[in-house]
Amino acid sequence: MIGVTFEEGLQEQAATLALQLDLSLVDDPARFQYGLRLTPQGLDIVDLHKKQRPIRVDFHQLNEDRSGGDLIKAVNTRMHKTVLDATGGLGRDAFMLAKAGCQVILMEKNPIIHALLQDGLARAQDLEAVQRMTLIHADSLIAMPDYTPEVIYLDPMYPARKKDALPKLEMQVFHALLGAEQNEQELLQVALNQARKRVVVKRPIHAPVILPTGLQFKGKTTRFDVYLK
Ligand SMILES: C[S@@+](CC[C@H](N)C(=O)[O-])C[C@H]1O[C@@H](n2cnc3c(N)ncnc32)[C@H](O)[C@@H]1O
Repeated sequence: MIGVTFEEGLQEQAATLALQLDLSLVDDPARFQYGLRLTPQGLDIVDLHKKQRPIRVDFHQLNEDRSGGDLIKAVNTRMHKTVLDATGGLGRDAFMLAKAGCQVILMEKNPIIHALLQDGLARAQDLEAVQRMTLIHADSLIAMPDYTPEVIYLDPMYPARKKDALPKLEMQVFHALLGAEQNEQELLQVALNQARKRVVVKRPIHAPVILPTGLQFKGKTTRFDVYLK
């Protein structure tokens, strides 16, 4: 379903990457839907059969983005400076929190998404916010109990709906890589044990709460449910 592809001159690094991630090099594109592509500009994911914008982690581009207000309010970054993002993904939310001044630990368990994130962080070390981000390749259900940050942030996968806000390729790839796994209940339970001040959960606006809470920050398509300790 996903194999490693590469641009000219990068065959050796691509072979190493394929070995590390236990993937095959794309020999016959008909056998693969997506390519994890190594380019001189970094790592991205492309659809090998449709023309779509590749998925890549680009913190320089994100640095220009002024959104994230509700996330900042829900975490209360003025008061809280240590955040554990237990569902790292492509690192967008973590970057917004780091840009607001927080030290952010990101945990990501999927090896391919972790590789994209690692590559994005390595290419953006010149950004002050990126210096405040630490990536850990782990299942947070196992690794979270070693940490006691002020805030734990969760953005668990939610079954796709037609109107969801993720760009198309990204949504397809996430669902193809991660399947329909739902671990939000367990994540919230562990997070509530470990966070010292609050847990913040991002949900699609229509989604039911995982646990009741009186504190929510609502946008047009997403909502942040806050659990105070
Ligand atoms: C919806 S995405 C998060 C997107 C992220 N907030 C962003 O801004 O890019 C959810 C991510 O959580 C990861 N994930 C889910 N359960 C996890 C767990 N138990 N430990 C670590 N990562 C997990 C998935 O692999 C996926 O990459």
